[in-house]
Amino acid sequence: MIGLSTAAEVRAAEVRAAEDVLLARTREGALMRRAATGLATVCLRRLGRAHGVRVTVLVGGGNNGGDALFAGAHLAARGARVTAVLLDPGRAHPAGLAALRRAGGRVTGPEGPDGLDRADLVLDGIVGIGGRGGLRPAAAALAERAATGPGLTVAVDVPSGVDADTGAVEGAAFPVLHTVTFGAVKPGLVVGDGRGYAGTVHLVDIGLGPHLAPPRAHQLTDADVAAHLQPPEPGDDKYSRGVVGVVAGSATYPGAAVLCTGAALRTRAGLVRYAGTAGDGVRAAWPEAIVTDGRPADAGRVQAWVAGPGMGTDDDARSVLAEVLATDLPVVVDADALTMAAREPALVRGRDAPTVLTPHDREFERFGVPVDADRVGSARRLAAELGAVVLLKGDATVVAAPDGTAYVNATGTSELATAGTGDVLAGILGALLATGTPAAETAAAAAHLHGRTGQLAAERGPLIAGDLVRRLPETVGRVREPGTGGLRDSEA
Ligand SMILES: NC(=O)C1=CN([C@@H]2O[C@H](COP(=O)(O)OP(=O)(O)OC[C@H]3O[C@@H](n4cnc5c(N)ncnc54)[C@H](O)[C@@H]3O)[C@@H](O)[C@H]2O)[C@@H](O)CC1
Ligand SMILES: [K+]
Repeated sequence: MIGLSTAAEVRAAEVRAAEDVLLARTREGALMRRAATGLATVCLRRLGRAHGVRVTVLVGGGNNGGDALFAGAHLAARGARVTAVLLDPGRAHPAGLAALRRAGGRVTGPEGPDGLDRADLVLDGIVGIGGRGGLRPAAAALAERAATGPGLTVAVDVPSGVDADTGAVEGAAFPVLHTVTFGAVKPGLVVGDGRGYAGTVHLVDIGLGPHLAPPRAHQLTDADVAAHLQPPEPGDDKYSRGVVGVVAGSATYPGAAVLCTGAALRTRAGLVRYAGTAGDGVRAAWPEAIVTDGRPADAGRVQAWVAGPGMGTDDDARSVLAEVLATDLPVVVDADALTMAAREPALVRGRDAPTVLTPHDREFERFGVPVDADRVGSARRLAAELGAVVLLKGDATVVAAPDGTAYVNATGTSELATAGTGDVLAGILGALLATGTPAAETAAAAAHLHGRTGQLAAERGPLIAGDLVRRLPETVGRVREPGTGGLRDSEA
């Protein structure tokens, strides 16, 4: 599990690490030196060489600029032609500046160098976790020139202009190909608009680990998700592996029921029971499922329900949903069930058993307040208000529990933006919940597996939802293979 730490949490850890300095366990300036060395190492690995490489370092007036200057000094010492552009010359990090000069680097004022758009590498050390709002005009102009040039762009800690905590981008920001972040991954690098600005995220360990508070937000790795996908053991039978109940689809629209039931079957369910008016379609597609044309109570015993995809929102649908929500079982509330729950939140609010709501932005808004630029915060608010787990779909799907624990999914792909993929996610989620694991982490595991399946299916070209169902067993197999990571192309 990868912890996502806010700027305040990182700063608090830095203070505790500084106390270590006083106790002489860590040398003063060690954190910045470790950060700069890690940053230079990632750059060198990407460039493949240093000698003669043209490097421009954009330097703000804080420690982020300090990191960039020390990294520039490393590169200059290895023969790179480094120019530092000081956006706030009076406040540039003195020791960093001295190191750069000693290593043979050049320094210019904020007007910038002539060759910015010809640089092989541009380091964005304008602002890091101390940044507020969009970039000021001078920095914004330089960032724009650098971003349009052919060179490699690397953000120091955080792409400047991106809110490290939320991923919100409130004005100009610097979109980069790589972000080298220090001590802990910040949420804003992996969620919301910030995700698109950060490119590939590399985590450099600077020794903050022992000082960091336990994070409230996480990213799951394949290894974490594998724990939810263990193969059956010798003593297992179809009941002990989890029995999922599905209420979805209708006689006119059986597709949602077929996809949802198929996804549950293909994920890991010992048994899937279907109750509803799309029974003929489900029987034809999945002879393995047990189908009733009656109500949920007629389906037999289940361990978790999935309610909503294609079920409609009329009085009959409402009474079926109410019946499922009145049980003491985990329930996934998806699609049409979300519309009904938004009309009547009391259906969800009073439950003791876990409820997982799976809205996209428009469905979320029906609960009263739209999703804002802080997607994790938005999901946390609704989760707390309803006492339910909220899985907010997006490029990077967010899961929040009522106590504020959150997860950001690392495996999303835009290929999943096609009809029926949500029905598949609901089925996967039902199958995993039926084993009784904690709801929020289970929802995050479902989003992870769904995304991985999308990535796998998209390798062969544009995907449709049925491809996900077909590729699920193979994805489960791959996720169970050890040694697979969570961050996009992480070098953590
Ligand atoms: N906290 C830590 O543990 C460590 C921090 N380090 C570095 O230090 C950084 C934090 O340093 P600081 O606290 O000095 O803060 P920053 O360097 O992130 O930013 C502060 C400076 O940016 C200016 N600024 C704020 N918003 C701006 C905007 N929108 N446009 C232009 N300028 C803006 C401020 O006026 C101030 O001069 C981290 O991101 C990281 O790079 C590292 O050296 C390693 C250790
Ligand atoms: K930066």
